[in-house]
Amino acid sequence: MERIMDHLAHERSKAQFSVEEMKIIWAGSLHAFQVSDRIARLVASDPGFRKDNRAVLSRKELFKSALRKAAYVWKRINELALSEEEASWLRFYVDELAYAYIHWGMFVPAIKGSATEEQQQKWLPLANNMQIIGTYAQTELGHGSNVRGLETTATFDQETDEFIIHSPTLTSSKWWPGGLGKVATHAVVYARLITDGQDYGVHGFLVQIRSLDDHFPLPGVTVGDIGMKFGSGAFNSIDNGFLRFNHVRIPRNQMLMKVSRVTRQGKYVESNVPKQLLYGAMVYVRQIIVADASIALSRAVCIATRYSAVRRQFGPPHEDENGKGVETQVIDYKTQQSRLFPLLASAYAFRFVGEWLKWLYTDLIQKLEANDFSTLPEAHACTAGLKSLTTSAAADGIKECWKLCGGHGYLSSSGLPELYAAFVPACTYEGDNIVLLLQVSRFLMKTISQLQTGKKPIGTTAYMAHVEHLIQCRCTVQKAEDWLNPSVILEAFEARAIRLSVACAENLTKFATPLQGFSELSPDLVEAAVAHCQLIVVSKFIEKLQQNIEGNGVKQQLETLCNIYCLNLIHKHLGDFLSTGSISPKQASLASDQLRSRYSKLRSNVIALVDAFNYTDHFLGSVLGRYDGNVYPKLYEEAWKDPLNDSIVPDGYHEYIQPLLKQQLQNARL
Ligand SMILES: CC/C=C\C/C=C\C/C=C\C/C=C\C=C\C(=O)SCCNC(=O)CCNC(=O)[C@H](O)C(C)(C)COP(=O)(O)OP(=O)(O)OC[C@H]1O[C@@H](n2cnc3c(N)ncnc32)[C@H](O)[C@@H]1OP(=O)(O)O
Ligand SMILES: Cc1cc2nc3c(=O)[nH]c(=O)nc-3n(C[C@H](O)[C@H](O)[C@H](O)COP(=O)(O)OP(=O)(O)OC[C@H]3O[C@@H](n4cnc5c(N)ncnc54)[C@H](O)[C@@H]3O)c2cc1C
Repeated sequence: MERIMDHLAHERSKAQFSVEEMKIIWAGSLHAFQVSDRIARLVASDPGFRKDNRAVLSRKELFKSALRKAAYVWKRINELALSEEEASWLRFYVDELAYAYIHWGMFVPAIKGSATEEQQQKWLPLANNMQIIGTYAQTELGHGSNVRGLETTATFDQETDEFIIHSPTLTSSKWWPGGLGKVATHAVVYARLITDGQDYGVHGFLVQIRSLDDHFPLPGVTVGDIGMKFGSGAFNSIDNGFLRFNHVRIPRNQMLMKVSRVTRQGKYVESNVPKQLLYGAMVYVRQIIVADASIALSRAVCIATRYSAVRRQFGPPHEDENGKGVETQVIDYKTQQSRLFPLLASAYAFRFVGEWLKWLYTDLIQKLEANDFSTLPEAHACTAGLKSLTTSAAADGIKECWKLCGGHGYLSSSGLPELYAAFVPACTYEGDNIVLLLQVSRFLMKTISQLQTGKKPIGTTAYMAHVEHLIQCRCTVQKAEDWLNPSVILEAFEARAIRLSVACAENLTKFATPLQGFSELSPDLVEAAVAHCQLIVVSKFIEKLQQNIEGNGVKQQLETLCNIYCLNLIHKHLGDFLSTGSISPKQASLASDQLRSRYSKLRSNVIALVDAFNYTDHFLGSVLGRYDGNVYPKLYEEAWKDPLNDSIVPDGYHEYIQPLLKQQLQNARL
């Protein structure tokens, strides 16, 4: 037991940088670090937030436990008079999916984004005080991705000054909204607006669905839970629901009217803001999900890294720091490093791009408030593309981390199966990842076509202004060290991205219609979008390194992580880089040499780099990822806690095992 604890202490002593300073870089600022650290400890020390029994709870118990915790969170927020920032950290560290995620994450933002000032004044205080609980009811049984295809109708009745909300078909049933099945009292419902016999497409409406007195569904409302989802624990603590309307009436002023409105006379009036603002809540949440991806991936990486330093298999016996013969730590296998270290680098890369995306979103909101809509298309493309890129990589990365932990990774007590099950739907919700990449490629094709008209590309597409240079340039790498030059890396990624996009744009002209071309070339368009999004992540990591980074050795570690992130992408997408001529086969081989050397450089720092995430054992929820590395005794202890071990002879022995054994005995006697 002692020896395992020694392993991590020894690992920590090898770090070549200040972990405390890195914690601040990871958190984003000293203030963010201090607040999140304080709230993380508060949650970890409160038995009311215990979560280690989640995997063995039945669906009903799990759901009730999530309700209890959500109510307790609200109680603590009020008792401690927490600020909005502290409250959101508290919800985050409690780490239990419940209706509150959708209420705060989507219902409230949808009202803020799509309701008029007057409507906000009426509804936000109720929502902010949790006097009403809301959900975001967009997706239907028949349509999720194709929002324009939604079927629920909201027909204006001029006589009564009301909208009639109706589900005309089975496929128009709302399906999936979180918190809807059993909890929400209200919903922002997306429905086709019909007035004067004309269909004006999908708009948002605020609809009460349950009584505030007895919680029964209101007349005309049919609502329930859609059933168990993948994995134990995970998303089963939340009531994703279905919802059907049978001519439910709501007052006209419950249409969210910032983007357009219907007058008392039933006239449809558009405002001066773009209709895409109706989708504003999705832009907001996608930006949050990018930050979420770095957190989910970093949790898994923290577990796999600590465990890989504790776990020993094979190898010529080494002498440990006490002079005793020991086997090889699995983290010292080059294959383990080549699977794990790029994930560690990705966690940092996603953290920084998430930070930048948050800035982009804040900037967008300020511009929108000043009636400047010019950056909306780019913000949509960036949030959609980065949501797709980071969630796909994080979901794959979590799965890889579980395999990196061998058999023990498959145990619930490793924390990895539940983390995977809880995170993998992020590849689907808030937009299927492929559908979102196709949005990015549409934006890229538009940007390329505008180059010919002399329009200067801005922001993340600014590199496209140098199209002629990037199409012709040759990578200058001659030796492995040249790959450490950020401008060399950047140019290789820019060349690959623009060459893939330009090839798509040229190929599109060969089809009879753009629609046909888009459909036929969609796999290529997706690759071009991925290349563009990876370039954004790479460039934001490089920009981060150009900032004033304080702390002993911190910048050097980040440089190594950035090198690993970029060189590993080159290695994984070599086909793209070679086929576009962005680098040569010889340069590819030098990139691999440099990547190997970066792994060796990082090795002694990896435990400290995951410590810098500052995750408590409570939040990690993993026996394998414990801070003290005391894995084996705790695994044994956890095994004893399984309900099957409550009795020595299992339930069912007398009915099913004993008769069998006895029968065999009789047969043998015969
Ligand atoms: C609560 C969360 C907090 C933290 C997360 C933590 C835990 C998570 C817990 C639970 C999960 C939470 C909630 C999940 C919620 C949901 O899933 S809600 C449902 C989300 N649904 C989608 O994302 C649907 C995806 N589909 C679409 O976005 C669109 O319909 C489409 C694919 C864009 C449609 O394409 P279409 O070709 O039909 O385009 P149009 O509708 O005609 O659009 C025209 C132009 O508008 C541009 N556009 C599209 N979307 C946006 C946008 N959001 N913002 C700005 N602009 C947009 C589009 O590009 C077109 O532009 P053009 O090319 O210039 O014409
Ligand atoms: C856990 C979870 C929580 C959710 N919470 C909510 C919520 O709170 N509120 C809400 O309204 N919704 C919610 N959703 C629904 C979610 O937003 C949708 O499931 C998502 O947008 C994907 O839509 P879909 O299910 O229609 O997938 P589909 O579009 O049917 O996707 C099926 C397949 O078709 C492919 N595909 C679809 N269109 C195209 C295309 N044009 N080109 C190429 N390929 C295509 C996709 O890539 C995918 O492989 C949730 C979903 C999940 C899983």
